Formats: sequence, C-alpha cells, structure tokens
Amino acid sequence: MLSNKELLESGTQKMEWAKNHMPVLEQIRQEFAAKKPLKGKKIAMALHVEAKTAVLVETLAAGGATVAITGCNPLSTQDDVAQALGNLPGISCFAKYDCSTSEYYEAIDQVLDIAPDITIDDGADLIFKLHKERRDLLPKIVGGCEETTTGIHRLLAMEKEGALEMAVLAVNDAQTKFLFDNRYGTGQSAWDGIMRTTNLLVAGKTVVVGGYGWCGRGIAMRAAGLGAEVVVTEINPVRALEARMDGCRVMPMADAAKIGDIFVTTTGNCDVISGAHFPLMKSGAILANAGHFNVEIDLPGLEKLSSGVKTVRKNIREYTLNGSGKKINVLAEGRLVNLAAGDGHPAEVMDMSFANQALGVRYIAENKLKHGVHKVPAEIDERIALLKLRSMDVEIDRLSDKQKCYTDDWEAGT
Ligand SMILES: NC(=O)c1ccc[n+]([C@@H]2O[C@H](COP(=O)([O-])OP(=O)(O)OC[C@H]3O[C@@H](n4cnc5c(N)ncnc54)[C@H](O)[C@@H]3O)[C@@H](O)[C@H]2O)c1
Ligand SMILES: N[C@@H](CCSC[C@H]1O[C@@H](n2cnc3c(=O)[nH]cnc32)[C@H](O)[C@@H]1O)C(=O)O
Repeated sequence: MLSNKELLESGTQKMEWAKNHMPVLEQIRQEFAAKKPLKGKKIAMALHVEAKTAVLVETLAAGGATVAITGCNPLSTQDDVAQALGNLPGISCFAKYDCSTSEYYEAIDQVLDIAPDITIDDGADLIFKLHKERRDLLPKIVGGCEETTTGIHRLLAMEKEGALEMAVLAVNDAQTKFLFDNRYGTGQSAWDGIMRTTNLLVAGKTVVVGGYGWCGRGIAMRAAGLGAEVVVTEINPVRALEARMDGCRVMPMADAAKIGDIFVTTTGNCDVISGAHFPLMKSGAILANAGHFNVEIDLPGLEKLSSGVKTVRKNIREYTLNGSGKKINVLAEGRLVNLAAGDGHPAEVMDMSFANQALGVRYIAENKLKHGVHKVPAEIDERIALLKLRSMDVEIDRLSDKQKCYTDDWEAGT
C-alpha cells in the first residue's frame, strides 16, 4: 500500500501526463485563468475520478470556481489522483476506490454540502439526490451538465413528467462528445480494459457486442480490427441493419450466447445478458460491460445458477454453473470495464468531452437558462472541433463567396 506522499506523487504525475495530451482543455484553462469567468461559483461534481477528470477540475478552479468532487462509479476512482486533487487549493475530493453503496451516497451528500451553483454529473446521481433529498439546495442552482447517454435519457424522462427543477446541458449530445468519446473512446478503452485484465488473445475469437449505438459501433469496429468475428445483438431494427451492413452478424442474444467467446454489453439497459443465456454459453466465456452501471449483465441471476464463485485473476470472477460445471468469467463485477479495470478513455478523446464540460459550465454561468434539458450551443461544438484540428496540425478548406451563394441558392439546377 502506498503512503499518502507516494499517492500524491503518483497522482500528480498522472495528471501532468494527461494535461500534456489535452491541448483543447489547456487552451480553455489559459483563458479561464486570465478572465476568471467562474469567479465565486461553487461547482459540485460526480465524475470518474482519474487523471483526465482532474485536468477538468483544475480548469474550472483556474476559472475562479470552488470545486467539490466525488466519483460516479464505486470502482473507477484512482486513489492517487483523488489524493493529488484534494491537495490543490479550492478543490475538495471525497472519492474513494471500492467504496460501499452507503459510502458512495455519503460522498454525494458531502459534495452537495458545498451548496453548489452548478453541478456536473455522469449518470445524474447528483441531480437525483438534489430532487429527492436535498431539495433545499435546488433554488440556488443555476444549472448542471450531464456527461453520458443514459444520464440524459433519465433527465429527459424527468423533464417529460414535469419533475426536472433545474436547467441541464446535455453534454453527451454535443457532436464533439459522442462521435468521439462514445465511439473511438469506448472502442479503444473497453478493449484496453478487457485485454489488460485477461491477457488473452482477441484474434480468432467470436465477440458478441450487445447494442450497436455509438459505443457498440466503436467496440465492434475495434474487435474486427483485432481479428475477431463480430456478432451484434440489437432491439432497434435500423441499428441492427446498420450492424449487418457494417459486416457484423446479427442475431438475438439467445443465439449469440451459444457461440460467443467474449461478450461486451453497451446498451444502457438492464438484463441484456440474463438468466436464460448463461447456461447456453461455452465454458470459459468472458463477460464485460461497457454501458451503464452494473445491471446490463444480470449478476444476481448468474449467482443463482452457480454452485461457486471465485476470483481467478485481478478483476475476474469465475462462476461455476450448477449441473454442467461450465465456467463463466465476469470482468470488473459487471461495472464499466474500461474504467473499473482500466484507465478510461484516452486523454485526447476526453480533451474534447471535457472541453464541452468546461465551456458548458461557463455558458450556464453566463446565461440564465430555463428549467429543462438544453443542447450544447453549436458554436461551442464548432470551436472545440476547430481547436482540436489545430492541435493535430490539420487544416480544412473554407467556403468561397461563390460557394456560399451556390449552397444557399434554391433555384440552381442542372
Ligand atoms: N464505457 C464508457 O466509457 C461509456 C462511454 C459513453 C457512454 N457510455 C454508456 O454506454 C451506454 C450506451 O451509450 P451509447 O451512446 O452507445 O447509446 P446509444 O443510445 O447510441 O446506443 C445504445 C444501443 O443499445 C440498444 N439496446 C437497448 N437495449 C438493448 C437490448 N436489450 N439488447 C440489445 N441492444 C439494446 C439500443 O437500441 C441502442 O442502439 C449508455 O449507458 C452510456 O451512458 C459508456
Ligand atoms: N456513472 C455511470 C455512467 C456511465 S459512465 C460513461 C461516461 O464515462 C465517461 N468516461 C469514459 N472514460 C472516462 C475517463 O477516463 N475519465 C472520465 N470520464 C470518462 C464517458 O464520457 C462516458 O460518457 C457508470 O459508471 O456506470
């Protein structure tokens, strides 16, 4: 076990590395440091506490905010980064790796005790707590940002029922977020988590991807690149068709269960792999989740079917099925494999996601938004894309005046 000093050194080193690979956020940090657009603002955050998130926190603090942060998943906190973050002025960090459910929600309360003006969520835990138990804090809040797909689905459901009593910016739905983070970020980091956890080969295996959304597309694309045969399961006919035309086999999970070697769920839904599927699987099958929380694989159902469970390698639990004696391996307790058994998305991808968060927070601070779910303004998206391109030394063409007229001219024909 590392001493506090060693934790601090290791966390600081990780933050420095991440910062050096997040040029868009660095540009925003410099602007924030000069103009202090968040002066006097208190920000409560529940995000994966690791190095890239720490760079976002530093950026908000550079803008003049006081920040309190905790995790958004019991297994994704990196204690060294938590230690380094909590050591910085104007920042308190309550996150701890492998916390119990009660510790998790205690930390959510501690973060809210700051009496925030603005919240940043990944999965809307802060917002749910505010609406259910900490309603006294709601009137002070000017808005919040939500990082992920499922969080936004839930907030839209709240809005529809008239239950959402604050403004929320749907950061996930910015193009410079989901097109890159969900697709290329999850596509790479889910495999990074699976490969470093199992130390097994992907080539020649049959990989079953549950859900062909933005994350699923990325995971399937990278699985194919690693030499796997890819099978997709879907409930949406258009997405299923897209998977088929992208070259994947498509079938129901009950059929895929029989042929898969590695399963990765990424739907935001529960019971994607459930009771009926486990007995159909090959012995040795590997199950991982890269979607939401720990409900995509029905672990209580698997436990009921099992005569024994043991840890066979760090982050791998092996279930032995009653009767058949088949072995089913579950990675990272069915929680996000890329964060609970890896370091999360690459820094260059989080650079854009967190640039949206930083500029989103400033937008909330500078505009009086009505209660409800709001889009990230298109100008923010475009600015982030241009900054990212510039950081990659990529130039693009500009429309000439003639081209502008031509594209706007509805009378132009053959
Ligand atoms: N691991 C990560 O770092 C990471 C990154 C981004 C998003 N996410 C999370 O991953 C999940 C997916 O995000 P997304 O942006 O790809 O969402 P999405 O809405 O684009 O895709 C989800 C897909 O799952 C399908 N689906 C739903 N229920 C299903 C079922 N029972 N069986 C098969 N398919 C089913 C839907 O039809 C849809 O096509 C969300 O929960 C999101 O919050 C995780
Ligand atoms: N809190 C839930 C919700 C899913 S997290 C999914 C989100 O994590 C974000 N994410 C992925 N990798 C990283 C990372 O390395 N640092 C911080 N956030 C990340 C990503 O933007 C995505 O929208 C849970 O833990 O199950």
